[in-house]
Amino acid sequence: MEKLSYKLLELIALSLGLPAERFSDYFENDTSFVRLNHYPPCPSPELALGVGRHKDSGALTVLSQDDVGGLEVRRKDGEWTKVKPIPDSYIINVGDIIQVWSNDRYKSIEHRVKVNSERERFSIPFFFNPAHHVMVKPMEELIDEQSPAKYREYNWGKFFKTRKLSDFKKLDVENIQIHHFKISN
Ligand SMILES: O=C(O)CCC(=O)C(=O)O
Ligand SMILES: [Fe+2]
Repeated sequence: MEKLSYKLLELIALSLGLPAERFSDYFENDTSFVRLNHYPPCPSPELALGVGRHKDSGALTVLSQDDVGGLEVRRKDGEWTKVKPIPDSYIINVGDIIQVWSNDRYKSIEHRVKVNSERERFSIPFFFNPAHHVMVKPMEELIDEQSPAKYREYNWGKFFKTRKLSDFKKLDVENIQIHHFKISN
Protein backbone atom coordinates (compact mmCIF):
# COMPACT_ATOMS: atom_id res chain seq x y z
CA MET A 1 0.00 0.00 0.00
CA GLU A 2 2.89 2.33 0.77
CA LYS A 3 4.56 1.62 -2.57
CA LEU A 4 1.28 2.23 -4.37
CA SER A 5 0.83 5.51 -2.48
CA TYR A 6 4.27 6.76 -3.56
CA LYS A 7 3.46 5.82 -7.15
CA LEU A 8 0.12 7.63 -7.01
CA LEU A 9 1.79 10.65 -5.48
CA GLU A 10 4.26 10.75 -8.37
CA LEU A 11 1.43 10.55 -10.89
CA ILE A 12 -0.48 13.31 -9.12
CA ALA A 13 2.65 15.51 -9.15
CA LEU A 14 3.09 14.88 -12.90
CA SER A 15 -0.60 15.61 -13.54
CA LEU A 16 -0.07 19.02 -11.92
CA GLY A 17 2.91 19.73 -14.16
CA LEU A 18 5.38 19.19 -11.31
CA PRO A 19 8.42 16.87 -11.17
CA ALA A 20 7.41 13.33 -10.15
CA GLU A 21 9.43 13.52 -6.92
CA ARG A 22 8.09 16.94 -5.89
CA PHE A 23 6.29 15.68 -2.76
CA SER A 24 8.68 12.90 -1.74
CA ASP A 25 10.75 14.82 0.83
CA TYR A 26 7.64 15.53 2.89
CA PHE A 27 7.31 11.80 3.56
CA GLU A 28 10.67 11.29 5.22
CA ASN A 29 9.66 10.26 8.76
CA ASP A 30 6.08 10.01 7.58
CA THR A 31 3.12 9.61 9.94
CA SER A 32 1.23 7.10 7.79
CA PHE A 33 -0.79 4.41 9.50
CA VAL A 34 -3.20 1.53 8.90
CA ARG A 35 -6.58 1.18 10.57
CA LEU A 36 -8.49 -2.09 10.92
CA ASN A 37 -12.22 -1.39 10.88
CA HIS A 38 -14.86 -3.87 11.97
CA TYR A 39 -18.50 -2.88 11.56
CA PRO A 40 -20.76 -5.41 13.34
CA PRO A 41 -24.28 -5.93 11.92
CA CYS A 42 -26.77 -3.37 13.23
CA PRO A 43 -30.50 -4.14 13.61
CA SER A 44 -31.43 -0.53 12.86
CA PRO A 45 -28.97 0.65 10.19
CA GLU A 46 -31.05 3.77 9.53
CA LEU A 47 -30.40 4.95 13.10
CA ALA A 48 -26.63 4.52 13.17
CA LEU A 49 -23.65 5.27 10.98
CA GLY A 50 -20.50 3.15 10.93
CA VAL A 51 -18.38 6.25 10.36
CA GLY A 52 -19.90 9.73 10.35
CA ARG A 53 -19.35 12.07 7.42
CA HIS A 54 -15.80 13.37 7.18
CA LYS A 55 -12.92 14.11 4.83
CA ASP A 56 -9.60 12.32 5.18
CA SER A 57 -7.11 14.86 6.44
CA GLY A 58 -3.87 13.33 5.11
CA ALA A 59 -2.45 13.13 1.60
CA LEU A 60 -3.97 9.91 0.24
CA THR A 61 -6.02 7.01 1.57
CA VAL A 62 -5.71 3.55 0.05
CA LEU A 63 -8.73 1.53 1.18
CA SER A 64 -9.19 -2.19 1.02
CA GLN A 65 -12.72 -3.42 1.77
CA ASP A 66 -14.74 -6.63 1.61
CA ASP A 67 -17.84 -7.22 -0.53
CA VAL A 68 -20.44 -5.96 1.97
CA GLY A 69 -20.48 -2.29 0.94
CA GLY A 70 -21.67 0.70 2.93
CA LEU A 71 -19.16 3.36 1.94
CA GLU A 72 -20.83 6.43 0.44
CA VAL A 73 -19.34 9.59 -1.07
CA ARG A 74 -20.98 12.97 -1.33
CA ARG A 75 -21.38 14.27 -4.84
CA LYS A 76 -21.04 17.90 -5.88
CA ASP A 77 -24.84 18.26 -5.81
CA GLY A 78 -24.87 17.14 -2.16
CA GLU A 79 -26.38 13.68 -2.83
CA TRP A 80 -24.80 10.64 -1.16
CA THR A 81 -23.81 7.93 -3.60
CA LYS A 82 -22.78 4.32 -2.86
CA VAL A 83 -19.27 3.12 -3.68
CA LYS A 84 -19.75 -0.41 -4.97
CA PRO A 85 -17.07 -2.84 -3.80
CA ILE A 86 -15.02 -4.16 -6.72
CA PRO A 87 -13.16 -7.44 -6.00
CA ASP A 88 -9.35 -7.24 -5.83
CA SER A 89 -9.24 -3.46 -6.02
CA TYR A 90 -8.47 -0.53 -3.78
CA ILE A 91 -10.43 2.66 -3.34
CA ILE A 92 -8.22 5.75 -3.41
CA ASN A 93 -9.26 8.90 -1.58
CA VAL A 94 -7.54 12.19 -2.24
CA GLY A 95 -7.07 13.78 1.18
CA ASP A 96 -7.12 17.40 2.34
CA ILE A 97 -3.35 17.80 1.92
CA ILE A 98 -3.45 17.09 -1.82
CA GLN A 99 -6.31 19.56 -2.10
CA VAL A 100 -4.14 22.25 -0.49
CA TRP A 101 -0.91 21.31 -2.32
CA SER A 102 -2.80 21.42 -5.64
CA ASN A 103 -4.47 24.73 -4.69
CA ASP A 104 -7.92 23.14 -5.16
CA ARG A 105 -7.22 21.40 -8.48
CA TYR A 106 -7.81 18.14 -6.61
CA LYS A 107 -10.67 17.94 -4.13
CA SER A 108 -10.83 15.89 -0.95
CA ILE A 109 -14.20 14.19 -0.97
CA GLU A 110 -16.63 13.88 1.93
CA HIS A 111 -17.59 10.30 2.76
CA ARG A 112 -19.30 8.15 5.39
CA VAL A 113 -20.00 4.49 6.13
CA LYS A 114 -23.45 2.96 6.57
CA VAL A 115 -23.84 -0.22 8.58
CA ASN A 116 -25.57 -3.35 7.34
CA SER A 117 -28.47 -5.06 9.15
CA GLU A 118 -27.32 -8.59 8.39
CA ARG A 119 -23.63 -8.75 7.64
CA GLU A 120 -20.56 -7.54 9.46
CA ARG A 121 -18.10 -5.56 7.39
CA PHE A 122 -14.31 -5.21 7.45
CA SER A 123 -12.21 -2.50 5.88
CA ILE A 124 -8.51 -1.65 5.99
CA PRO A 125 -7.60 1.93 5.13
CA PHE A 126 -3.95 2.96 4.77
CA PHE A 127 -3.56 6.65 5.52
CA PHE A 128 -0.56 8.08 3.69
CA ASN A 129 0.56 11.11 5.67
CA PRO A 130 3.65 13.36 5.62
CA ALA A 131 6.06 13.97 8.48
CA HIS A 132 4.80 15.71 11.62
CA HIS A 133 6.79 18.91 11.03
CA VAL A 134 5.63 19.48 7.45
CA MET A 135 4.03 22.85 6.74
CA VAL A 136 1.24 22.34 4.22
CA LYS A 137 0.57 25.06 1.64
CA PRO A 138 -0.20 25.37 -2.07
CA MET A 139 2.79 24.54 -4.29
CA GLU A 140 4.62 27.70 -5.33
CA GLU A 141 4.84 26.47 -8.93
CA LEU A 142 1.03 26.48 -9.16
CA ILE A 143 0.63 30.03 -7.95
CA ASP A 144 0.78 33.29 -9.82
CA GLU A 145 -1.17 36.52 -10.08
CA GLN A 146 -4.00 34.88 -11.99
CA SER A 147 -4.29 31.98 -9.56
CA PRO A 148 -3.18 33.16 -6.12
CA ALA A 149 -2.75 30.79 -3.16
CA LYS A 150 -6.09 29.72 -1.73
CA TYR A 151 -4.72 28.57 1.63
CA ARG A 152 -2.46 29.85 4.36
CA GLU A 153 0.15 27.36 5.46
CA TYR A 154 -0.52 25.07 8.42
CA ASN A 155 1.45 22.49 10.34
CA TRP A 156 0.38 18.94 9.53
CA GLY A 157 1.17 17.46 12.98
CA LYS A 158 -0.79 20.13 14.79
CA PHE A 159 -3.70 19.85 12.37
CA PHE A 160 -3.88 16.10 12.80
CA LYS A 161 -3.73 16.31 16.59
CA THR A 162 -6.48 18.92 16.70
CA ARG A 163 -8.63 16.83 14.35
CA LYS A 164 -8.24 13.83 16.64
CA LEU A 165 -9.19 15.79 19.76
CA SER A 166 -12.39 17.07 18.24
CA ASP A 167 -13.14 13.78 16.50
CA PHE A 168 -12.90 11.27 19.28
CA LYS A 169 -13.43 13.14 22.51
CA LYS A 170 -16.42 14.98 21.10
CA LEU A 171 -15.21 18.21 22.64
CA ASP A 172 -17.51 21.08 22.03
CA VAL A 173 -15.43 22.46 19.17
CA GLU A 174 -15.89 22.37 15.45
CA ASN A 175 -13.77 19.78 13.73
CA ILE A 176 -10.68 21.48 12.29
CA GLN A 177 -10.91 21.71 8.50
CA ILE A 178 -8.73 23.10 5.73
CA HIS A 179 -11.34 25.77 5.03
CA HIS A 180 -10.19 27.38 8.30
CA PHE A 181 -6.96 28.21 6.44
CA LYS A 182 -8.71 29.45 3.32
CA ILE A 183 -7.62 32.85 2.04
CA SER A 184 -10.58 34.95 0.97
CA ASN A 185 -9.45 37.03 -1.99
O1 LIG B 1 -14.53 1.75 6.20
C1 LIG B 1 -14.47 2.47 5.20
O2 LIG B 1 -14.86 2.08 4.08
C2 LIG B 1 -13.93 3.86 5.27
C3 LIG B 1 -13.46 4.27 6.62
C4 LIG B 1 -13.03 5.70 6.62
O3 LIG B 1 -13.53 6.51 5.88
C5 LIG B 1 -11.94 6.14 7.50
O4 LIG B 1 -11.53 5.34 8.37
O5 LIG B 1 -11.49 7.29 7.33
FE1 LIG C 1 -12.30 8.29 5.70
